[in-house]
Amino acid sequence: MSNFESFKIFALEDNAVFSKMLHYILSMDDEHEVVMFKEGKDLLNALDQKPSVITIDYTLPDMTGEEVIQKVTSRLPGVPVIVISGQTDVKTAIKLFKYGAYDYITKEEDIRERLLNALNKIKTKQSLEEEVQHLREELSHKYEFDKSIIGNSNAMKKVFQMLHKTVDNNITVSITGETGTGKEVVAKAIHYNSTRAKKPFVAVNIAAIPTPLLESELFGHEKGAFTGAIAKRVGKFEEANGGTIFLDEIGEMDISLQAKLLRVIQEREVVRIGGSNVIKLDVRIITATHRDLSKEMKANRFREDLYYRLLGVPVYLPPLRERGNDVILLAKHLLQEFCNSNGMNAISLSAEAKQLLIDYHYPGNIRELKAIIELAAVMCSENEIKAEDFQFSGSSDVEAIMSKEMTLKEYNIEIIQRFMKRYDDNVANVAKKLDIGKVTIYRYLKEMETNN
Ligand SMILES: Nc1ncnc2c1ncn2[C@@H]1O[C@H](COP(=O)(O)OP(=O)(O)OP(=O)(O)O)[C@@H](O)[C@H]1O
Repeated sequence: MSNFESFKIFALEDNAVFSKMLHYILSMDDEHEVVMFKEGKDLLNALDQKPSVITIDYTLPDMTGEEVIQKVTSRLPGVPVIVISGQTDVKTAIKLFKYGAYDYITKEEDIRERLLNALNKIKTKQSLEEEVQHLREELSHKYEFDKSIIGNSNAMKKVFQMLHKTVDNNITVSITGETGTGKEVVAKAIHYNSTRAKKPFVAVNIAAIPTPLLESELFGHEKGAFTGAIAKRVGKFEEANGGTIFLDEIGEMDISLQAKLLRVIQEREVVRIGGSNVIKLDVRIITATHRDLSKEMKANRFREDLYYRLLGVPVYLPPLRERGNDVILLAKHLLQEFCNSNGMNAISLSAEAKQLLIDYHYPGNIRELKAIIELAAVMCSENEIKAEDFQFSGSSDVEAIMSKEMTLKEYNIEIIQRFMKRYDDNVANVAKKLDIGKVTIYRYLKEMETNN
């Protein structure tokens, strides 16, 4: 049962008449379970019953209001204490707030209204906190590695091995892979499986933000820092403090901003544009790019010092065409998700449909597979997707290979390489599909090795 369903109020009041009135006010709401106490020690002895809120009288026979507040807040931190007092002296109120009181209400005519108001605010805050907690738990389950990242191929097993190395520490992670291979999914999974899971995950797509705005987006600015800065802005690094920042498409960052980013990472602090306050940062950085950053570095488009700072644990996400039978696992998963979210009956895939999915080469990777599956789910009849329900926008795998000009031997090597990846390095399967002997495959593989 949540706190909100049984809202237990402990009220400490030694005056018999006032105690009766207080009990009446607090019990006006059926949701409230009210327990009255005459002495401070009785209330302290009952704290293990976990009240949702405590009201105390400032002047008590056996101890002072300060003493009770201190003892309650040290044993039950987070449980709000409302002080009800005959004194209207501001100094007393300030002192009690310092000791941890949540609110201070004087025994005046409008006490009923003020007390119920304070309780309502506490209930709203507590139910919001519960909701946030619940959503966070849901998110962390949603992003459990094997639930969010579907895949069982050898290529993906290597990815999972790397991911498990990133969760118990704060090391920077650099994710590479073609578009649509799941870089953002992986970044979120790392965050929600790490000790930072309860703190923010902030994603910034560098390619989507015009260069002149990017600096203020990342580091923030003070009001009046430049023309158009009409209000203070908290930057993404500050927003992510305590959690993780995901810098997507890092390879698109302008070289001049790269220097500023390097400084922020090295100093672990940020100063908003136009400001002087130094803000300490405790942020884990995950980057992603579809580019080969080492090549960008050699071409002087990416700073060498920043490259090495950001490298951390490199995670390479293989393209979908190299994930073997994962295509079918993913297709079934995406199909089920689509049917569930649209209230449709379960849909299956015919044998020919599965073969077509395996044969296609997915230039747009999983994002493209998702679009293909969703369209087929709408087009199909009798709850089964058949080959003719698919619409592939790119050319076939064979056409893609044939578009290059190579020698026959090079074609053979390319074909064998592709089939090995597609069938998860299973030589027997590849031999069967290509209708050649296993020895021929081993011979080509050996040749590839010596050429590399
Ligand atoms: N292994 C996976 N299991 C399940 N769904 C996945 C997986 N990988 C990617 N997806 C899904 O594929 C889509 C594309 O993934 P995502 O946006 O993470 O790719 P990306 O590599 O970041 O793409 P881009 O480079 O274009 O930003 C999303 O809908 C995501 O949920």
